[in-house]
Amino acid sequence: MQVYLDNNATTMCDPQVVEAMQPFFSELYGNPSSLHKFGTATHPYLKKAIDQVYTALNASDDDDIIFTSCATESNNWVLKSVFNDLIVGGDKDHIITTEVEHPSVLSACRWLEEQGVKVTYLPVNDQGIVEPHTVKSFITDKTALVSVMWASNETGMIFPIKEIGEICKEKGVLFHSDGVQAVGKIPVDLQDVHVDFVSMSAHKFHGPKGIGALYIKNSQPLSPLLHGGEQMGHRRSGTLNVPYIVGMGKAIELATTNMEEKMASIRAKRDRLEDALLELSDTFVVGSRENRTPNTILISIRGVEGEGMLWDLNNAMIGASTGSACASEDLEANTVMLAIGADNELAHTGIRLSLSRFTTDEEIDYTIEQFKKAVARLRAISSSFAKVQPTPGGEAGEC
Ligand SMILES: Cc1ncc(COP(=O)(O)O)c(CNc2co[nH]c2=O)c1O
Repeated sequence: MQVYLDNNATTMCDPQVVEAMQPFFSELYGNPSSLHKFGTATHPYLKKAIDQVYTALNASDDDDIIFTSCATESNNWVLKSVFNDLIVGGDKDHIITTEVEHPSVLSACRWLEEQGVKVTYLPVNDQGIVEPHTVKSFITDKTALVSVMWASNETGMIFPIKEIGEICKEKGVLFHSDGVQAVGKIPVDLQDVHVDFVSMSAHKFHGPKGIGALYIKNSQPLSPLLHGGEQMGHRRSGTLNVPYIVGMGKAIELATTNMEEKMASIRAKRDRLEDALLELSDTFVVGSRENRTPNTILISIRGVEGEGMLWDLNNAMIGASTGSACASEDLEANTVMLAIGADNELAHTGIRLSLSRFTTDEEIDYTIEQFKKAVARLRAISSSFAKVQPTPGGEAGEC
């Protein structure tokens, strides 16, 4: 049996999405910008895909949704163009973000600091989320942008975006949210939340890799990151990737249709897996289930190095991660666990399991069996675990 539990890194393309994309590789392959029929024949399908994204996010016709190559591009676009427009071209000098953002936000912010921008990296609480009052306390009249992720790729914890949006609206500060782990996984209603920019990525909700989008409220000005042709109204130049845009539209429609039912099914499997793993001694899961995306578990297993655990799981044909694949090449401690106050030893024990709507009960049963086997084996050979006094009754639970 092969079990894929790294859906926060990327997901399988839904077969219905692949089917929807097929015609645009060798039949309807014209360039949408071409005036001839080969090009204009693609337009109805592009319009349908754009409408599917607008509908899924409850975006208004006054808003823009601009397709990009990925969320990394979307995140860089917002940060670097706000820098250009409001800091280089204005009187602002400050950006606020959090310590636990995805590398595509954190690295862009570090580059901005090299350009002289003051960046505040807000701490998170023991649930791994930033609190609205903390955001408010750091906003000044020189703040150009607040950028806070909608949900964490590491923990699944959902951030108080609505409250932060109200604060930014009241203060007159632009608000960006990296929505990659929320769009297509939990309800995102952009008429209910005040947010100026939202990044998203199709391969997180069973669409193709290499296509994302940026939501821009009220089509407000934002200098292009990419200049060139007139695509997307000159907002993002480059030949439109028709098959991938169609795929993104189909994927978001599938993800948000009967969403509550889909979420409940995923959550039930996640909770059953989490309950079984918490039966192990000296384990804890980051963050409360009530405020977490339905598919994610970040579990710490004292005495078991994350990489060693991944190795055992991989040998059992189970795919998991210790955190963001973008940062998983190095054996660093899990940054979120460090940020919530875990000690360095514990922060090396984090394992992220992220399910999808394709995860089966049989796969959950197999994972429970293999996970417990791996922990027993690794703890038996672990020098550090031997030193740790077992907590009475093997305390386990959410931290
Ligand atoms: C919150 C968040 N933002 C941005 C990205 C980048 O998206 P892309 O540019 O479209 O790929 C990711 C990918 N996150 C992960 C990729 O691998 N493990 C992860 O957790 C993410 O989780």
